[in-house]
Amino acid sequence: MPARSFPPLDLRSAIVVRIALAQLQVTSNKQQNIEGAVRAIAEAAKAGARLVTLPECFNCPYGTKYFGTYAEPIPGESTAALSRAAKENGVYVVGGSIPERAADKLYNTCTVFNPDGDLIATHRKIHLFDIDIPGKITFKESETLSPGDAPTMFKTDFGHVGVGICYDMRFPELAQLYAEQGCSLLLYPGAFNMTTGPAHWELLQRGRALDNQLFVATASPARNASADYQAWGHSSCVDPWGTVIATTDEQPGLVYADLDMSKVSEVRHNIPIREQKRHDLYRLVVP
Ligand SMILES: NC(=O)CCC(=O)C(=O)O
Repeated sequence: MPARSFPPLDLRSAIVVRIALAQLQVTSNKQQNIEGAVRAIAEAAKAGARLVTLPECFNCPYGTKYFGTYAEPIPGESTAALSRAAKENGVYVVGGSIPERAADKLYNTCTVFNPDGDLIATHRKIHLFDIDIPGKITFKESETLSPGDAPTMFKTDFGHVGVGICYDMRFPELAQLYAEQGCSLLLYPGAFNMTTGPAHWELLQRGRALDNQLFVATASPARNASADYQAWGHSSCVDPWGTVIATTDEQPGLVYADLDMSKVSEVRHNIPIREQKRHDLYRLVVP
């Protein structure tokens, strides 16, 4: 076999980026939820974060009966507040998600703002959370929501980032697509529950990170004892080696992770599965 040549590791390109995962206490008061998010963004920026991720449904209790009431167009009240917060604090804001109203449909939508406050990406949850585990949890987002129909990536000055929302994390092909398109970080605002959270939340993050040799981070709402839906919490970040480098419990708070972006090329160099794929036998086909 001819020797494979790999690009040399350029350690001078090592860049460490602090990100913050805002595990917010989401209540039924939309205004309070928005204010809480804006405060968290300012606090994280002060602590040196360059990107702040909010949880899924940061402005609204998570539940199909709430989506219609809390929904708003984009741009709207919630996303205007995120845009201002991004600009005032000079950070990227990945706005978790909100119920979005567009024409006669509702979507579960993540908006992304750059440090100038410009909207640079919009991701509508592609895979709706429809599951039925008898005696444990039955949930059907499709009762009120429509699915998005596009993967979403955005560029930062520290690399490309792929976005999914919660249940999207269960679909490895989406993560693989992002990796193939050059992403080194995947962000999944999410709200797992007390059945699937303990079983799968960390495992899925580590799986996506290891398979694709990139960083994966999640932001969940904090658990709210008085809510219908009990969120698992445990916002976390996993590095390209599969190690959990930051995590928390179910309480509200900011989780910080310092991402050494050179780890992506280091792990890909040391375990070169990307070059070793048998594309003569299988491949990801994008329609
Ligand atoms: N909000 C969601 O998509 C929840 C996904 C979830 O809990 C799962 O197990 O998957």
